[in-house]
Parts: sequence; structure tokens; C-alpha cells
Amino acid sequence: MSGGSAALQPPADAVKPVRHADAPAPGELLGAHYSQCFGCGGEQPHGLHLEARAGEGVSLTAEFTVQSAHQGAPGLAHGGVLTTALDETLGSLNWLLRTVAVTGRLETDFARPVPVGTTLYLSAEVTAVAGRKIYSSAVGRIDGPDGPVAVRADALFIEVKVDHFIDHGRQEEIRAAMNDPDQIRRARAFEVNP
Ligand SMILES: CCCCCCCCCCCCCCCC(=O)SCCNC(=O)CCNC(=O)[C@H](O)C(C)(C)COP(=O)(O)OP(=O)(O)OC[C@H]1O[C@@H](n2cnc3c(N)ncnc32)[C@H](O)[C@@H]1OP(=O)(O)O
Repeated sequence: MSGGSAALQPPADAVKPVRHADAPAPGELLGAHYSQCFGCGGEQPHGLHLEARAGEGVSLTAEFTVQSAHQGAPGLAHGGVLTTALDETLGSLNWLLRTVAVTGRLETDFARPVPVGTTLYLSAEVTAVAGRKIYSSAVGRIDGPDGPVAVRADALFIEVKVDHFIDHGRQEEIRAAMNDPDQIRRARAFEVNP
């Protein structure tokens, strides 16, 4: 059972999340938000290569197969890597809201060890929104989408402007991302579809 600290309890004035009209249809793959992302990027050789698929409402599913580069104890996934998988999955939900947001708080419960070679089946949903604060939860199962829960997390994402990345990211990567036509399109979409 998740502990869920007070900071992760939505306030009384929180509202239900609203799926953006242009959100990908249920069943559609979301694709990587950045090719170098450790969670979802296709150009990170040791990354998670997590693939998320839109669900109904503001929910999604995702899969990630634990590789030998992801070990902590011999033959077992590192807890931080599992938390990364949860963070990436929860972060992907914001695309369904068309909101740019970063993780403010993330609490993970580790219920079962996850061996190398295992596919983690993740499901996540936004539970509430209060101003810039987006509350969400995720679980990761093994042995199939309906298998036993291995990890679960509750999170609070905070909405930011695209400037957050431009102001704080290393200039080299920001310039490269700005020169990627798809990134620019995406950043523009964020600006015009808040
Ligand atoms: C060209 C480039 C294109 C780029 C296209 C980008 C694409 C999209 C990429 C997304 C990438 C995803 C990847 C996976 C998700 C990460 O892993 S994101 C990376 C990890 N997270 C970070 O680096 C965030 C670092 N933290 C920060 O920058 C700042 O602390 C934050 C989170 C922006 C908040 O700062 P702030 O904007 O000054 O907001 P602040 O007023 O402090 O807080 C706002 C509210 O949130 C609450 N809050 C803030 N932090 C917390 C906390 N830790 N606990 C509880 N409550 C909190 C405050 O109490 C406040 O509540 P109210 O008073 O409104 O009730």
C-alpha cells in the first residue's frame, strides 16, 4: 500500500484532469519527447527505451524491458532505474493534457524485485489538477499487464513554461533540440495549446 505523503494529497480545490482535444487517440504510441532522453529516447544506448501508449481519459500504459545495463544487485533491476521508468511514464501523461511539466515530487514503493530480462508493464493516470500542480499515480507489473505489482508511485508534477528548459538546459543540447524541426514544432504546440 502506498504511503502517499501529505504533499501528494490533492487540495480541496483540485479538479479532475481534462484530456486535451488533440491528445493522441487511445491505443496510439506517444513516441519519444526527446531522442536523447534516458527514459524514452531512441538514441540512448543504455536508456530504458520506454514506449508509452495513450489510454482512455488521462491515462496511459507503457512497457520497458530491464537490460543488463540497468542492474543494481546482480541480475536485478536497480531501484533508481525502476523509479526512472515510473517518472518517465508519469511524465508522459502530461502530453495528454498538452501541459509542459516537470517532476516536483515522486514517491516509489518497491513491492517485488525485478529480474533482468523482465518486461515491466506500467499503467498511469492523472488523478487531479490544482492550478500548476498535476497529481498522478502509476503501477508497474511483471509477468504480464495483469501480473503482480512490482512497483508503484505517486507524483506531483509542476507546470512550467518551455523557457524552463531553455533557461536551465546546457546550451549545446538546447541548440541541437531547437534545430530539430520536430522539437520546434512540439515546443510551439506547447506554447499555442496551453
Ligand atoms: C527546446 C526545448 C523543448 C523542450 C520540450 C520539453 C518537453 C517536456 C520534457 C519533460 C521531461 C520529462 C522527463 C521526466 C520527468 C522529469 O524527470 S523532469 C526532471 C526532474 N525535475 C526537475 O528537474 C524539477 C526541478 N525543480 C524545479 O525546477 C522547480 O522546483 C519547480 C518544480 C519548477 C517548481 O518551482 P516554481 O516554478 O518556482 O514553483 P513553486 O512556486 O515553488 O511551486 C508551485 C507549487 O508547487 C508546489 N511544489 C513545488 N515543488 C514541490 C515539491 N517538491 N513537493 C511538493 N510541492 C511542491 C509548491 O508548494 C507550490 O504550491 P502552491 O503554493 O501553488 O500550492
